Amino acid sequence: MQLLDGKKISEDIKNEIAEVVNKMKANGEKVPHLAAVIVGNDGASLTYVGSKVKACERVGFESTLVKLPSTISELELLKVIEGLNQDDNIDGFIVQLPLPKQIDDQKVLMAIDPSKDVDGFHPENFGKMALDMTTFIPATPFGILELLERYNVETAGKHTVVIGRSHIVGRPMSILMGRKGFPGNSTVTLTHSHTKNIAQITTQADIIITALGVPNYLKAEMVKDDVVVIDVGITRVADDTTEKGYRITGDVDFENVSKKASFITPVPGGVGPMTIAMLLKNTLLAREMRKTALGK
Ligand SMILES: Nc1nc(=O)c2c([nH]1)NC[C@@H]1CN(c3ccc(C(=O)N[C@@H](CCC(=O)O)C(=O)O)cc3)C=[N+]21
Repeated sequence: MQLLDGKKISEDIKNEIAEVVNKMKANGEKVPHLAAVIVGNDGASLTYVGSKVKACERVGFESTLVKLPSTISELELLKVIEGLNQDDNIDGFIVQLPLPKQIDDQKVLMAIDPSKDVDGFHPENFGKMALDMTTFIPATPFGILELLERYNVETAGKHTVVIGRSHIVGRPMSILMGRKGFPGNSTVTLTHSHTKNIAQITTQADIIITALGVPNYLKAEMVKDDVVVIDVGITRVADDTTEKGYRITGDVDFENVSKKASFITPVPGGVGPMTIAMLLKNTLLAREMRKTALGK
């Protein structure tokens, strides 16, 4: 069994990005600037956004955190987004999900200028992704592709089973694994809450990507020998024995599934850190595209 070490690979990627940024600085060029909008005080969301800001500092990007109260109206949030769209200093921004219930996610994502949509959630970018055009690939799926690529995991002709059809992970992942090229050329099955007899499908899988948020969902009996397992789940489980009072658990019964797997991602230290590294990569791409478009 080989661990797909997202922590290590994400560090490699951040070092590569930092090198590019150093060259930009040496040439007197503008460095990439990422903004993150967070609405409300959800603990996990604050942790992720905090990691994103820290990662920006680490690679030499500029970053701006826009903190808004959970009571904000949809119209006010749309105004903030318009401000970021118009701000020539900002190369890319994200609006952290989930949003409070008075706000329509789709309206918000549609309001983001596609050229600044480093999350890749705008329908224009999602469409480009599905049509193999150059665009921002959502950071979590992008991170999974990067892990498969850097560990040279064979995907062509393999049966990939994706569990979960979220717009952020499962749906794009199912498209990306079936695209031409590497990593891709896979035969994909997208499963979800209405799927019948899921174990019959997962035991046929060469590659399983779980994005459910249900701790210990994928058991050893549900996989075949030498399976490749990508665990996107991250659930906080209360644990008094830890300093923070909780620990992070994935969707996979790691202890038992890892005994059968050829490659497997740990949680934490797998897909999560890759997500952040790929957001930085998208922000670098956004800066390079803006430089071409604006001439500065
Ligand atoms: N617009 C938007 N874009 C996102 O990309 C987005 C989002 N909203 N909302 C929430 C999810 C979740 N997400 C994570 C990022 C990093 C870790 C991460 O680094 N996890 C660490 C553990 C972190 C911890 O201790 O909690 C690990 O797996 O090793 C996890 C989850 C991005 N998301």
